Formats: sequence, C-alpha cells, structure tokens
Amino acid sequence: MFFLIAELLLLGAVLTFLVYNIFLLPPKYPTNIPAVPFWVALIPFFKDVDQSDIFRAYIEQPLRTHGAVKLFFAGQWNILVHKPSYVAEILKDDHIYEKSGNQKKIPHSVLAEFLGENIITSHGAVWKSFQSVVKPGLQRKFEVDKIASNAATLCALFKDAQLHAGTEGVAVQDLLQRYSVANCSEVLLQTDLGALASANAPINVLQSAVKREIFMPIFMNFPILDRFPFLSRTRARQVVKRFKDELRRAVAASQKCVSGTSTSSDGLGRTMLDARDSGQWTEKQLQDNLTVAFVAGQENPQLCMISTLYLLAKHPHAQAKLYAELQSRGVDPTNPDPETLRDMPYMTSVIYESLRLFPPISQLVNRRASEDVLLGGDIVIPQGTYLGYNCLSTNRDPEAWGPIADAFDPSRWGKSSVAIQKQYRSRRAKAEFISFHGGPRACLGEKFALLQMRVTLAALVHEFTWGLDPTWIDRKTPAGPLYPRALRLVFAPRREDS
Ligand code: HEM
Repeated sequence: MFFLIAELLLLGAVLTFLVYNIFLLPPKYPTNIPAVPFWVALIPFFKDVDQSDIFRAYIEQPLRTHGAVKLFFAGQWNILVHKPSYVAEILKDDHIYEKSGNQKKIPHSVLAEFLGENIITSHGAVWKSFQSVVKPGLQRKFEVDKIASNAATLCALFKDAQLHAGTEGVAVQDLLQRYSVANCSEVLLQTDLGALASANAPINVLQSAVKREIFMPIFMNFPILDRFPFLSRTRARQVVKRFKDELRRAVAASQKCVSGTSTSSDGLGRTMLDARDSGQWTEKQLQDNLTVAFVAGQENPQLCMISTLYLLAKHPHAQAKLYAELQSRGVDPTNPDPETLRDMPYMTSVIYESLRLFPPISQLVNRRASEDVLLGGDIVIPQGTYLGYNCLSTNRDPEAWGPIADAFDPSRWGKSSVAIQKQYRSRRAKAEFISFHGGPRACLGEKFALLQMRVTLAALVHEFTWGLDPTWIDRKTPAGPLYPRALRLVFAPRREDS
C-alpha cells in the first residue's frame, strides 16, 4: 500500500512537472518582455469576473510598460502587442506576420469546425480567392430603406418590451441580436431569416445555442479538451452543423426566389453561391465563408450597438446633442439620406468614440511569424510564434490619447466632418485606433457597419431617451468579446406622440 501511494505521488509529480514545463512555463524568447502568469487565464473558471478588471489588475501595466507581453491564451503561449508602432508593423507586414486562424492553430476544435478556413483566417492565394468574391459584395451600395424599416421594428419591439417591463429595465441584447441578424441576412446576404419577426425563428435559436457552446471559457482556454468525446462537445459539434446547414439552405433558397433581380446580382449571398457553382470555391469554402460573413456581419455590429447604447445611457447630454443634430439636419429616420447621416459630425464622433472605448473584437491572436523577426527593432520573435493585439489597450493608450484616454469624450475626434475624418485616417494609419485593424487585412464590412450604426442611432434617438436600469450591475463579460453584460435599459418616449 505504501509503495502504491508513493508511486501515485511520484506519477502525479512527474505529470505536473511535464504539464508545467510543456504547456504552462512561459517560453524563453523573446527575453525582453514579461509574461503574464498563466493562471490569469484561469480566473474566469473560478470567479464571476469582469474581464476589464482582470485586464487592469494583471495585464495593463506590463503590457503598456513593455509594449508587448507573453500571454497564455487558448492553450498556448502567445505574444500580445499593445504599442501602436508594433501593431502597425504587424498589420502592414502581413507576409511576415501571417494570418493563421483556428483552422491551423487548433484544427480539432469546435471553433475551427464552426468557422473553418475563411476570408478572415486564411492567407495567400486562398485568401485572394475569398477576397475577390467577398469584397465586391461588401463594398456595394446598400439598401438603406431596409435597415431603416428594421430599425423602426426594433423601436416598436423596445417600446413593447418597456410596456411589459413597467418601471424596470429592458434586456436589450436579444433584441439587438435579432435586429443585427435581420440587417446582415437581409441586406448583405439577401435572405430573410425571420429573425426580427419571431424570437423563435430557427436561426435565432441555433445562433444562441452556438454562442453558448463556443464561448464556454474552459474550452476557449483549453481547446485541447475538444479532442475528448465529452457529451458537451458532441452536442456542440451537432449544433454547429445544424447552424451551418440552416444558413446555407436559407441563403440558397432565397437566391432561387430572387435570382435575376438587380438587387441580388451583386449581393454577397449571390456572389458566394456563384463562386461555388463556377468551381472557384468548394462546397466547404462556401459554407465556411457564409458562416463567417454571418458571424462578423452581425455579431460585431451587435456588440457595437450594445456598447454605444450603454455609453449613451451613461451620458444623457450626448443623447440630447445627437437629437439636436438630427433635428437641425431634418433627418427622417424612416427614410434617411445616407449622405446626410454621414455628414453629421457629432453622430460620427459618438460612434468612433464608442468603437475606440469598446472595440467589439477586443483581443485577437491570429497571426504567426513566418520567420525569425525583430519586431520594432526591439523584440526577437522566433519563427512560428503566435501574435495578437489587445485593441482595448491600444485604443486607450494614454501616450496616444492623453490622460483622459479612458473617458467617453466624442469631442476629441474634432468638430467638422472633415476634421473628424482626417483624424480617423491618421489614427488608423498610426495604429492608435485599431477597432477595424488595418493594412491589407483591414475589415471589409466597415462601410456597412457604420451605415447601420448611423441609421440605428437616428431611429432610436428620434424615438426614445434611455438610461441604465438602476438595479443592473455595471460589469463587462467575463471572457471572449468584451461588452456590458446582460445590459438592461429603461426607455422613455422622447415625444408625447411616440
Ligand atoms: C463594428 C463592426 C465591426 C468591427 C469592429 C469589425 C472588426 C474587424 C476586425 C478587427 C477585423 C480584422 C480581423 C483579423 O485581423 O483577423 C475584421 C475583418 C473583417 N471583417 Fe469586420 N468588423 C465589423 C463589422 C463587419 C461586418 C458588418 C462585416 C460584414 C460581413 C465584416 C466583415 C469582415 C471581413 C470579411 C473581414 C476580413 C478582411 C480580410 O481579411 O480580408 N466586418 N473586422
């Protein structure tokens, strides 16, 4: 018995030593930046946390002091970069800092199965083939009337929800999710998935199920666990398959109905199906790119809306200023002119400021050094190292944005549309504002996202004033995308007749 216990203890010690040294001990190189202790990644498993608190407590100081840190994330050590000049270099030199998404990093994972190899994660010739199909579909002129009509439905849903909630707050995330799914599917993919019409539409149910499975912190941080046949992982793979099949089926079915009409011929749904039909893409490439277009096309705008409504709830004077600007330009939110909306300096600066403070993709690690390289002339990066950005940190860099970098201050962007755009371009070129990243792999959906934000804000600000539900606890998500968690707002009609 004694020997058995001794053997088990010895085995335990050897295993701990191996796991620590193979997985958890920070790599030796680069030598001149610190490592955030690996256990920081584990905190959300043991405590209900706000990830911005974790960032402030354990990451911000070393990251800002050294411009980059070693960070344990998704089961491996990576370099997380903060300093704008480092970020700019990575974004520019995309042949050295190659895109390398989950399909390469963790090919066995549920996340990789969900998004596959797509326009965001791919590199080289494959990416060029994806880009040639996707870019025209995202750079075309969008149907503003469709977004405006969905925004009117969103207002009606908020109004109804507020009537039911009485003096309590309305949980906004589910409604905003349905709204951004409607805009993405109807305007980008020319497919009506019924997302706004019914909370129980198959796509709504499947999407919520996929998100629940994919963002489970334990599997996000230790994707190696996806290799094991846990019941929960089998379920996750089934949900992912059902979601992808449903999306692909719905897009194909709706293109059949509207094929030949002028609106659909250059739309993303049509061009993607054509790429498959012509043999340029395989069926899998079609499915993976449809899925990523759906995820990027509605998830990021949705998070941007949540954070913007939160900031405006905290700053009622900004709501009043937005309303005054809309009135002074005579904007009819049911039939807005995109040019007028684009030339509203205060609205533009509110949206940029919200994107700066709460970038929907707050942290992303998906580049891999294709050779040994000296980042910024300072940091030796060995070939094969994974690198990523913390947009939250870079966008709030006090050296770039001054001592009140953390404050919501739309006026920092400038007064006129010309001045704001000038500053926007300059901040992006210097990688001081990286919510859409930059360089050759910058976001292709920016134009659609900003248009949608403008139309949405015009409708909401015209219809309501809103504040935070006083009983709502102000905290951000524990892991994954960063935004105010389960936000609840109290809406009041702005005008007597609304
Ligand atoms: C507020 C909204 C949005 C934000 C903050 C955002 C942010 C980003 C970021 C940070 C990237 C770079 C990802 C990386 O480096 O791996 C990206 C890429 C991309 N985004 Fe967006 N995005 C938004 C909306 C959209 C929308 C509405 C679409 C429409 C489908 C879209 C489509 C894309 C595509 C296709 C790429 C890949 C570009 C390439 O690599 O060639 N995004 N986005």
